[in-house]
Amino acid sequence: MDTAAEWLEWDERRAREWLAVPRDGDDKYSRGVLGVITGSHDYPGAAVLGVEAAMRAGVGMVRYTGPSAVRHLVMARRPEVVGVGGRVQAWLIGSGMTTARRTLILGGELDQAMAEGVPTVLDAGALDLVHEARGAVVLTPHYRELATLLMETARRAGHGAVKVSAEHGGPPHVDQIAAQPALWAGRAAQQLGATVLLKGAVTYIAHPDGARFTVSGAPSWLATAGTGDVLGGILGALLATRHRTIAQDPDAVAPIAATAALLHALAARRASQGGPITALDVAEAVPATVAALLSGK
Ligand SMILES: NC(=O)C1=CN([C@@H]2O[C@H](COP(=O)(O)OP(=O)(O)OC[C@H]3O[C@@H](n4cnc5c(N)ncnc54)[C@H](O)[C@@H]3O)[C@@H](O)[C@H]2O)[C@@H](O)CC1
Ligand SMILES: Nc1ncnc2c1ncn2[C@@H]1O[C@H](COP(=O)(O)OP(=O)(O)O)[C@@H](O)[C@H]1O
Repeated sequence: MDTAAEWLEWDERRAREWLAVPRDGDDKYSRGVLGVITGSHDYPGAAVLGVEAAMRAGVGMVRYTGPSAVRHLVMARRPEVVGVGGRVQAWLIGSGMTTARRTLILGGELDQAMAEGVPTVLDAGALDLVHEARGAVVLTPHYRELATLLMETARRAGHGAVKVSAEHGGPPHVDQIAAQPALWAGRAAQQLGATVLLKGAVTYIAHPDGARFTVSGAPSWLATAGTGDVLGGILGALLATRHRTIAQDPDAVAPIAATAALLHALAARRASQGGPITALDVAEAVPATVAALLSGK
């Protein structure tokens, strides 16, 4: 199950099928609303980047209900965003947040979001909420974050889980994940019961039931601060706009996650043209990248 041969490289033809195109009868609600709880006093920019990317990936509306100080920055950049809670079709949680401080500031909102059972992206400081979430979850760690999550998961579940992991040599060190990202993305998905999108030069998407996708070909200029936050926004938007598909088939989150990673990589390539890029450049390149994907160019 974890061997490289069983991984399918995601391509533009497949991705096109997972993009939602609005129809005449649609309004902002029917297209899908993304709820966003991201950013913190220390990392407000992560919230701005994720929301920017979600809006540009074609969501119907974004409700941002993160820390109030961050909300002002998000709304200053994107006045389309609604700052009050309400119904959402998907959640994006955790970019720019730390586990230690998030409960203090946002405990109630997070509990409520986890209980709703809608598709949810858990990033950075919210990865460990995988144990609370009731809907289909996509985790978006980089190598260090996955190592920490697997270590904490083993510790939290006590002796039994440590023993299970120990069959494979115990929770992995970050260097082990870097050496065998496909293996550890697959194991993490099985162990955590969630789709894992493991970030790096190649992105690995693993579903607990066995779907395995890779996305390669992103320019290495993409290795710059905040691009993971942009990916979170793109993915959240795609989950919100395909919520009906996911309601019928929760496994659809894996190809949707692969589509988000490919869109992110293609937007980076479009923005870069061989030169340096910022995270915001990648977000700004998303609409033209969606248009090119849809037209098959
Ligand atoms: N503008 C923003 O608000 C941004 C927010 N971000 C948020 O920042 C949070 C932390 O993410 P990270 O992945 O950085 O944190 P991690 O805590 O995973 O990584 C920090 C690690 O990098 C090491 N490190 C730090 N500086 C280094 C250096 N100069 N050379 C070598 N190693 C170094 C540290 O020792 C530590 O081990 C996340 O919540 C993320 O979403 C990032 O996306 C960057 C942009
Ligand atoms: N060498 C690389 N080549 C191409 N893409 C990369 C490379 N390194 C990282 N990436 C991509 O850049 C993004 C970085 O995300 P992340 O590590 O979360 O950074 P941040 O926390 O700063 O947003 C991910 O989408 C990852 O797949």
